[in-house]
Amino acid sequence: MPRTMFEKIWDAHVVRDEPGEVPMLYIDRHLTHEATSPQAFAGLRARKLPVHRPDSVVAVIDHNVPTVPGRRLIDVVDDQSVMCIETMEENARDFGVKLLDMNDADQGIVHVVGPELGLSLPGMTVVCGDSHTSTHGALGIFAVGIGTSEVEHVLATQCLLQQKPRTMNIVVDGVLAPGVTAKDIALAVIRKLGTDVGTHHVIEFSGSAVRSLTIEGRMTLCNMAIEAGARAGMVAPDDVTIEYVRGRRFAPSGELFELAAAQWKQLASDPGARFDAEHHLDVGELVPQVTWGTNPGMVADVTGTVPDPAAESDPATRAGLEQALEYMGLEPGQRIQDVGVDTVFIGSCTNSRLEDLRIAAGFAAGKRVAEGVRAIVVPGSMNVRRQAEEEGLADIFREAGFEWREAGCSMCIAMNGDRLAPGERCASTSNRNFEGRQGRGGRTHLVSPGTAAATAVAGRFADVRDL
Ligand SMILES: CC(C)[C@H](C(=O)O)[C@@H](O)C(=O)O
Ligand code: SF4
Repeated sequence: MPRTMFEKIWDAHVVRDEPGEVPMLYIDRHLTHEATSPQAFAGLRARKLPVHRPDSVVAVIDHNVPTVPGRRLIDVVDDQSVMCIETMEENARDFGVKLLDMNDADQGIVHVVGPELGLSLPGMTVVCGDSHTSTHGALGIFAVGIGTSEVEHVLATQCLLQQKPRTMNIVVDGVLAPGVTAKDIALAVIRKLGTDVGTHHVIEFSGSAVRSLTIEGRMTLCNMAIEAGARAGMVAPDDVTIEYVRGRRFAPSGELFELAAAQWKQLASDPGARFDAEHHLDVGELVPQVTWGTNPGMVADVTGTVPDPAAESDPATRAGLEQALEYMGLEPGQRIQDVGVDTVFIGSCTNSRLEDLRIAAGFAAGKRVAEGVRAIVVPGSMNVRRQAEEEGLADIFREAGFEWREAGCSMCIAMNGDRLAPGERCASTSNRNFEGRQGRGGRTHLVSPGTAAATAVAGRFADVRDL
């Protein structure tokens, strides 16, 4: 029977699947970070259990770290964060797990570091106590976010109990206009299909528009599968994937790599494989997207306007729109390009890879950040940071008046000192725009890196196609 990519990876990892029981999956790679692992390791200590396969586990410090240049432990903003970081260091030491500590040359956001170092490879099962683990799916991986008690379970047994998700194929066709990127596709998908379309599903992204994306772009798309409600997102490995993985530090090399690559190419869904659900989208006419509300499905064209709740006949929907506009401080019918921002954040596991920074730098080169706007660029990893410095991107940003930071989650999540003040409005390349996500009372608009940089220069939402 023809199988989907997800089914092939699932079948290769099922350890036990008995009627009436939750299936058990073998896990190849376990990534972990300081925010969701302390209780899991504490559980192991309490039960006097070792980590079953320490060489499969890599710990990263990313959520709670300050990103100020030259950061030290004293820069960590609160006691809770200090405790998370110190506990991670102690657990990694005691349990024999590799740690990319705050000042490690490879430190960065776990979902940027995993693919970058070749820790996540096609065909694997990858888990992390973090919802955006889906990002790794861009390489053809079943990568799933798990809860802290599951982190403990995987540490102890290398296995995960997992209800088999349903499969969904989202076919994205068409040729993107210049300046329109994977982030715009992701926002357009959620805008069209909603924030819960993916519930209980693994989404495979396919179609000509997806095939033409770089691995970085595919990661952006898979990263945001979570905001469409999915368990995971995936893209089938192809030649682009294989060239991306080749030469990565922890990837196989030489003959072993060729053998692995031949297998990875077999992972693509078979012709005629059946998905439980399928959706189609054409992005030939897609324009840059900007969220105006408080969930990632509240999206407008950059050339569009803020919606008018009065036009909504359903009272509940109308009330939801009114509440979002109230929180966001926006007026119905306001033109998106008339909305001014206070802050621009370029970073997060959605959009902080080298390609993202190159695109953003393209709109910053020779320009100045608008008067009164604070703009920060936070590379996804220290490797990205170094490469960006070598390429001159850091200088472009600094000369344009952007702050150039150390790697971490930063202002994507207000738990490390980088945050919005109440009422501040931010164009952000991250993935979540819930109330308070970037700081209490902060107003988040999700955009692509190009739109973010162009907006920093204009001081209001800008259409990159005009530049
Ligand atoms: C802190 C962590 C549990 C959380 C997640 O799981 O996604 C964070 O990374 C986020 O993006 O909200
Ligand atoms: S960058 Fe944001 S979305 Fe990504 S792992 Fe960190 S907090 Fe979560």
